Amino acid sequence: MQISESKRLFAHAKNFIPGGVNSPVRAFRAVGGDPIFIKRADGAFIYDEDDNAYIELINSWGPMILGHNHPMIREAVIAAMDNGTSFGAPTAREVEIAELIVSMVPSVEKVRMVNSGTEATMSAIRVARGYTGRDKFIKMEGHYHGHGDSFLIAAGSGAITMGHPDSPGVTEGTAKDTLLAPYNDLEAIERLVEANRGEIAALILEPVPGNMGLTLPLPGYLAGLREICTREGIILIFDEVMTGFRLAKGGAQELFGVTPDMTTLGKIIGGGMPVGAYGGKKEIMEFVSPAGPVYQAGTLSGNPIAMAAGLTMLNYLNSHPEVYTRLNEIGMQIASGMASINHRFGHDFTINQLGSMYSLFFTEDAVTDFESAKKSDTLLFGKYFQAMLHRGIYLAPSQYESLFLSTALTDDLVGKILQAHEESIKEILS
Ligand SMILES: Cc1ncc(COP(=O)(O)O)c(C=O)c1O
Ligand SMILES: N[C@H](C=O)CCC(=O)O
Repeated sequence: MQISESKRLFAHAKNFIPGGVNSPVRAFRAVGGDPIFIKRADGAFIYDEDDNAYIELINSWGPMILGHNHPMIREAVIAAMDNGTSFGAPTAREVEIAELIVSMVPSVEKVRMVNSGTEATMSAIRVARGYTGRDKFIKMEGHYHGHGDSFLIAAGSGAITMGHPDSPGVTEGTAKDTLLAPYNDLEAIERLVEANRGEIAALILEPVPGNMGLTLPLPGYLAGLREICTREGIILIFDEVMTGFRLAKGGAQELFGVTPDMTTLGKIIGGGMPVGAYGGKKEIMEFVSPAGPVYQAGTLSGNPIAMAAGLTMLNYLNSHPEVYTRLNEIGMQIASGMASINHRFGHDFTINQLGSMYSLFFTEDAVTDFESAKKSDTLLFGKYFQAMLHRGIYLAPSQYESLFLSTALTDDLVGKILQAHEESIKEILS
């Protein structure tokens, strides 16, 4: 595989952009080699500047659940653009998408649109603090909620990948209000609550975390959190930026039957455009300005082009439940196919999979939290990543990420992914 144009662009980019990229994980630092620069994407494939084609297993970190450049989304965007690109004023489409989100996501009775997942989580915490009059919140080790200061403590995703789970630049004053707990450990939450009784505004978590590699909630864990939060007057926030509209049309909360007080959304909600949202119970969301005193605003929030893409995507998912059946099928085919290949090579590496999200960890121990995720052999992961890339499969360039499948993957492409997996495993273990 020849990537000379990508290499040239990356070298040039480093003169003008920190690290040559606009988001750290893209730089391939954790897996070695230079990042590929993408020229275009269509269906299940992306194409780089050297015209190599790759089967997509990242899908823009989640949003492209129907595959790239879907004609329905493209047409909606083009039609919206005929009327102008931004108004900074209310539109009918914003009301339509809000009503649709409320009908799809169990916890959401009112919703505010923003421009990214980061904005959604920062705003949700501010609202929870305003509503409860408390300052502290609980965050799980290895979970990622975007790059807001108070979340960059034991953060997953690019923060752990780059070795900065606690980012410089976050003041001690900010950090002291973020209480850390291991995921999947209810007793640890009870201890934190006991030690900070009456001071905790919120507990935020990825219900099914993808940012330390995919990790699943143990039976009863989410329901246990719900019980503790209700008992203690703590706002339970599910960060469903990854899982919303992906694990089910109503997200992880629908799948697990546990309803939080607030939910943050992103990725799929914008159909590939920069959109986030936060919502929840009416009485909490009524605290948001101008209905209430908690300030949050955005020049481009509810952007008409982004709303057109998002509305088209959500309407489709809402009316096509077979999408989730098919995604579950593909997810299980890939995970079970990989498991039997690994077994044949004498290694029962852990594969966590749920619906269209999965991660392969290079450890045979169960991965249920940040500590166990860190047991994975990341050097071996880097070799695997490169071996797959050279066989035309584009994975997330970090162990601490989930992969995202799309409906554009045919059975034939699943076969190609498994064949590449088999060759790659053979190569890296030999
Ligand atoms: C669970 C979760 N929350 C929040 C974010 C932040 O979203 P964004 O990158 O759109 O700011 C991400 C992804 O980056 C995420 O995976
Ligand atoms: N894990 C992150 C979001 O889900 C990866 C995207 C990024 O930070 O660039």
